[in-house]
Amino acid sequence: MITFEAVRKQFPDGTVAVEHLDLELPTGQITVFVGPSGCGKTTSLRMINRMVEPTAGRVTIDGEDVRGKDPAALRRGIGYVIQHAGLFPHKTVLDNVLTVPKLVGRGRQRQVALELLERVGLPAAFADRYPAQLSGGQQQRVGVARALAADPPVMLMDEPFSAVDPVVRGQLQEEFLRLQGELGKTIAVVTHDVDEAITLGDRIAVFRQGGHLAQVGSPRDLLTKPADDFVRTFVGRDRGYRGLSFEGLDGLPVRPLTDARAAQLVLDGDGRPVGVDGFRAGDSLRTVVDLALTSPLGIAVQVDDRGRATGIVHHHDVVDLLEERR
Ligand SMILES: Nc1ncnc2c1ncn2[C@@H]1O[C@H](COP(=O)(O)OP(=O)(O)OP(=O)(O)O)[C@@H](O)[C@H]1O
Repeated sequence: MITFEAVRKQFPDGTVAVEHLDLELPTGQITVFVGPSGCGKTTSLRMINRMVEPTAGRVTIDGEDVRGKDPAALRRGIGYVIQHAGLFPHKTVLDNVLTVPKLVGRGRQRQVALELLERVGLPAAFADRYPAQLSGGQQQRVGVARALAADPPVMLMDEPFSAVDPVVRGQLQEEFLRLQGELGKTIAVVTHDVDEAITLGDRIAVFRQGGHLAQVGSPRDLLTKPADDFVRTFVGRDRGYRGLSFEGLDGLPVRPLTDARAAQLVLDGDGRPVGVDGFRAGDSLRTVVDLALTSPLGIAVQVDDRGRATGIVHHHDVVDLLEERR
């Protein structure tokens, strides 16, 4: 667990970047720092690995004040990923990744680095290229591989996926979450993008101007119970719709396949719907809303684990359920 206890940071020019920050980053989870530009997210992140020192208060990792640790030793246990990846331009991809294992004197270095590249989705053929020969998304992958190279328990990521287009960003986020599912590291991510915060965060800390923490909670908390107008506005007007991602399907009437509206539904020989995606019992209400409202038939199709149609939901039943829950 990483904790900020009454942390304040005032720079020598008088700027107060962070004001009385109390925050816990649970072990093995992703905590996202989100907020408008200049509200102290990066400064807070950098106080974890002592790139910035607090003016007051303390930052601890597993109960130990980071100021009691040698900065170089501290940083070996903390991976750091920044926007644009921050790769060494004159080193190959492999050497970029190897920079860190060399620091910790790890054996089998080349093999480890190649495995890491593969883990982040880069084939070995990329190992001998230079950063300029990679796309932005590929560079970010190398940055993540480098940060993981020393197998640090803690990762700090500052706008890690901002420099790439939305499609690539979505892929990187998805792959990153899959990787985290295997690795279970304690991760702090800075972003100004609410969607990214909701996608990545187990916990989200919303910062406001002046380095104040406006709210901390799960994505669901922020969407359904914003603490004040600032959070409500920042999280956005479509938060009600986004919040449906966290709502289940209790009370949704599923009608049998004999229903008149199912007449136009085409099923293959195994009973799977053709040309439309189905939803499963454990899916979110948002999935069903999306399917029902975009379907030309005005229905969402429920399927079982093998993808076979088991029932349908009318779009007006979905809308009625939304009304009921308001
Ligand atoms: N070394 C410094 N000296 C003086 N002021 C600084 C310094 N570093 C940051 N600041 C100021 O502290 C405030 C917080 O900066 P910080 O970079 O932490 O914000 P941020 O929320 O990460 O913003 P962004 O999303 O734009 O990166 C800003 O007003 C910034 O100008």
